[in-house]
Amino acid sequence: MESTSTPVAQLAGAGKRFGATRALHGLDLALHPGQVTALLGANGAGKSTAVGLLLGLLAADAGKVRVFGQAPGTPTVRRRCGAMLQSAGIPERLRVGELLALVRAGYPAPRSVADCVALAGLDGLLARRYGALSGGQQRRVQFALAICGRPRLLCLDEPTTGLDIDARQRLWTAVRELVAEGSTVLLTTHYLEEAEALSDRVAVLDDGRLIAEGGIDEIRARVAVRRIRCVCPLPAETVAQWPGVLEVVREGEALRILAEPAEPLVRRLLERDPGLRELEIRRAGLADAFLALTRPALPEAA
Ligand SMILES: Nc1ncnc2c1ncn2[C@@H]1O[C@H](COP(=O)(O)OP(=O)(O)OP(=O)(O)O)[C@@H](O)[C@H]1O
Repeated sequence: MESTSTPVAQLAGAGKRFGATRALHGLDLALHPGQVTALLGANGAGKSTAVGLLLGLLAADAGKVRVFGQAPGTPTVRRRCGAMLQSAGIPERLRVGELLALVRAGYPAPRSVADCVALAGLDGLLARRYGALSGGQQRRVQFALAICGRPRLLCLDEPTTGLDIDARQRLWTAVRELVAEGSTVLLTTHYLEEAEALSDRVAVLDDGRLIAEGGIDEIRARVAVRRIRCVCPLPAETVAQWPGVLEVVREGEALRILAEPAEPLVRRLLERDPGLRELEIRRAGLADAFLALTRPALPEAA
């Protein structure tokens, strides 16, 4: 979904250095109202730095950062933002109910405690001390604190790391509800199925640079990686040596191959094995596309 609306938040040519490390190089990124944008990238690619700039926790040393048309991090802007960060810095001695009360008090029209409990899955946890909770329970509390102020902009930095399957699904449902209410979400994640399930747009960072940005289908379409399956007796080790082949797995009679692009490989397979059967070629998923975008260039396929 391309958006022509005024962005809720925008990084324009944003740069950030930490000493000799250039964490971000001239990043352009716009978050549009009511959309979920997934910011993807390997460890150290610059995702949390981008989130830090948007929240005003870090100052850009090049370019411009605007949130609701203003400088980030001012009290007015903060009252419209919620965030779940990797390092939470939450006082461990406080009880969950006390934490919620404190954070809700900072917002003009906070969500009810009952709503927060339901959305974040905090049943039975309000009277517990934060420091005594399990890692997954603490993540759920962090999510509740991020959403309790009905933020118009919600930044979720790897929100489901450490959550069990049930809690992850619940968080996805909650994010969808918030978006339906009109929130704009920036999500960083290493789980590409999460980006696929939740986001409208994807931005891929590599070493501090934006290397791809667009709707999920656009990103998938941008890479020529294909998943190929066929019944064929050729040894997987032989096929693995061919140009353009990224991965080969034998499954009984079948070979499962990841290749970019597919056509030269299929021609070669048919030349070597005219009896090849049950040929299937599927387009890449987001995970395949992400790997193709971020890996070093391959030799040209023959
Ligand atoms: N406070 C800091 N001091 C020094 N270097 C930093 C600091 N914060 C980030 N960096 C460096 O900036 C680069 C980008 O880091 P960032 O945390 O933004 O990456 P990331 O994409 O969020 O990674 P991850 O997936 O591991 O969370 C890395 O090289 C990191 O080491």
